[in-house]
Amino acid sequence: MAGPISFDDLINPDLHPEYEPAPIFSDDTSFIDVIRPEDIKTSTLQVDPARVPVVMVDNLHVKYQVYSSGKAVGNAGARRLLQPASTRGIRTVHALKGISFVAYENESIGIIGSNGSGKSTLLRAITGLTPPAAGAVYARSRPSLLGVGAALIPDLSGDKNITLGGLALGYNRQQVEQMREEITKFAELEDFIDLPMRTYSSGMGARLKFAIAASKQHDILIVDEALAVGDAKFRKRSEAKIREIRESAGTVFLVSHSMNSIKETCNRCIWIEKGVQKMDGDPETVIEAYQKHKK
Ligand SMILES: Nc1ncnc2c1ncn2[C@@H]1O[C@H](COP(=O)(O)OP(=O)(O)OP(=O)(O)O)[C@@H](O)[C@H]1O
Repeated sequence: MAGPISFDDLINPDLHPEYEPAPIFSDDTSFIDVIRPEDIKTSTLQVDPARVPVVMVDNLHVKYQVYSSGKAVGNAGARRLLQPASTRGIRTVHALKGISFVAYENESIGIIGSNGSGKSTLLRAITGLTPPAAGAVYARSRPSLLGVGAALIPDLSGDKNITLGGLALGYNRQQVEQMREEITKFAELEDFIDLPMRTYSSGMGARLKFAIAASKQHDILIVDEALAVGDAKFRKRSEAKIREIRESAGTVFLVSHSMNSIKETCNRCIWIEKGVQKMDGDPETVIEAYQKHKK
């Protein structure tokens, strides 16, 4: 019967089901061709006909339901569920309240805002991990969340995790072999690659995750604070890598609390506050307004 779990058993694509946002149906730049005609009635999006849209976020609302106790809905006992909702203490957190924008090719968009303003929620919705309560997200291809963290296993060596991460990104074994050395070198882990990942410092682990994820040519890349990890030298190199991805026709979204990272990596910035879109424009202007607001 079932023997010990082998390395191959761990690589089961069914364990990582991926949801895809509604596709943009054509690369054509006209508005009619990129949004389904039935959506136009409710859409307020303005698409620049001279540019190629890659992601469109249309009046996006996201809500979470939590018990006042802090437990996620769904974990409670049946007795509690039999009580009417009003006495159960279920609270709805309206995390995003009508976010709309069109992201184009070659854009690198920084998302900024105070703690709890909805930045990670926006990225999760763009990736398809969190469904919209209202509105929609359209994307030209499946957005990839930088970070293959979920696919990696701390008890395995860095080397084996490169295989795991590479396969999770959709490479075959032969392609992983070709990339192995480069990933190890980029992560600066040549001397540690045979050790279990759990023995790595948090910076070393983060470098490995970044190196694996950045090895793939992404069309739409989503980075959540990845640049905040690692030391200054690695941060510089990861910023350069993000610029490289952007230049090769991809679109990058970056959430960061580091305004310097945003200024160095992004050519557009969206500021969200308490789930509301406050500003969308060039990073210098938006960051200045945000910093004024924080004072
Ligand atoms: N899984 C969840 N269940 C319930 N509420 C959630 C969940 N995730 C986020 N929230 C709530 O949604 C709001 C937005 O959270 P989010 O993590 O998107 O903010 P953020 O801007 O990324 O914050 P930070 O800068 O602190 O990382 C917050 O009020 C948060 O408490």
